[in-house]
Amino acid sequence: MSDDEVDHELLELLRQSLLGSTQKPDDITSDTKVLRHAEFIYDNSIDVNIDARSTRAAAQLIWSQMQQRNYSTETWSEHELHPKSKDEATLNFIFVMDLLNFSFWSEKSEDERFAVEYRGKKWTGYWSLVACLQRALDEDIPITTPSFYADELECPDEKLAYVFRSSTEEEIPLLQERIDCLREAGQVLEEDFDGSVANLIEAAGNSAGKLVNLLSHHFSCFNDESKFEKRTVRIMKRPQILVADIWAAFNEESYGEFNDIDAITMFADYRVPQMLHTLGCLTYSPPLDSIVRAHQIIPHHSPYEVQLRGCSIWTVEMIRREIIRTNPSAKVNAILIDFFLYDLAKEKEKAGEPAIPHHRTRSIWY
Ligand SMILES: Nc1nc2c(c(CN[C@H]3C=C[C@H](O)[C@@H]3O)cn2[C@@H]2O[C@H](COP(=O)(O)O)[C@@H](O)[C@H]2O)c(=O)[nH]1
Repeated sequence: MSDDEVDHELLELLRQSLLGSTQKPDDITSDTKVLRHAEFIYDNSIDVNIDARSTRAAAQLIWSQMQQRNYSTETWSEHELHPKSKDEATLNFIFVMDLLNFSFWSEKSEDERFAVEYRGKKWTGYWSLVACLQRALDEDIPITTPSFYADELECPDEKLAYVFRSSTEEEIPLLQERIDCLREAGQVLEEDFDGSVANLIEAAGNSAGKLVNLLSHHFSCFNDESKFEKRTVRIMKRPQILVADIWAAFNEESYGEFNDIDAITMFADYRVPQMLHTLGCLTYSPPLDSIVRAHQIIPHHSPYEVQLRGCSIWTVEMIRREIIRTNPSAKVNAILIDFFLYDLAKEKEKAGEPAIPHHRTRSIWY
């Protein structure tokens, strides 16, 4: 970290200690701090390492495949279950989707794990969430309307349990936590943004960074940060993927028009780190490697977990810089690299290709 960034951080700490965190909305800047916190985590990691040679090779592989597949924001809407209309309904859909976009992993078998049958297919993982939301709308349950999911009378917990019902014996992981997220988000939208997600987007003034900071400031269930080596480190996975999904779904226009979209980093989930390990970019210390391979739970906020998340963010930044270095005119950012790595991970999983297991942390943050 450069000296002036250390000064910046110290000034920030001094300001916060004097003013407290009584941040006012107009204090909310567009600086998310995520990337430099990821670099800090990488610089202080002992259990996760980035292999420079593999990262350079991965950059070339990723870039050539992204070009072959013509990977762009358009790819987002091509997914069967993603909403296609470029309107407020899609904006409201994406907000609820990324409010709940976490922790689908299961130790059950493929046949017994939580799954959703919809449009004649069985959906698991992230797609099971998207299927639940689409199914609810088909059943005339307005699950993407803030005033609805804020209202425990009109939308009791039982109705939400019905929306997220499973076609197997295993229910959706963290159902109660998902209900709590919906209640908080609905109430905050009602109180601070007149019940409208569009007003929240408007308040960000076309700044992706400011929208991330508005989400982490107003909604505790979006405030994804941890402590590492006695410092607060902001990871902000769901706020950032929310911004990215809006940007992609609207093809950089309308609600998706942001003047600083490249400030968004990789989204520190449990699937992309696994893919980065498969590509040889990430390597784990022997203790961490055996914990991951044994499917042992890694607690949220633990040093192991923070290193996995922070180093994944920094690795994708290294991949992005390498693509730009070798292809100066490349139209690429961390979002498109991340989206590509997630989809590639799912393709490889479906093809039954061997891979280290993803790490097991159960939380609402990813
Ligand atoms: N970093 C990153 N994490 C992502 C996604 C997505 C889906 N994004 C779609 C939109 C555009 C892309 O093209 C994708 O089609 C889900 N996740 C996270 O993964 C986990 C679910 O894993 P599994 O249980 O195996 O489905 C869970 O933490 C979920 O939050 C992504 O793109 N990037």
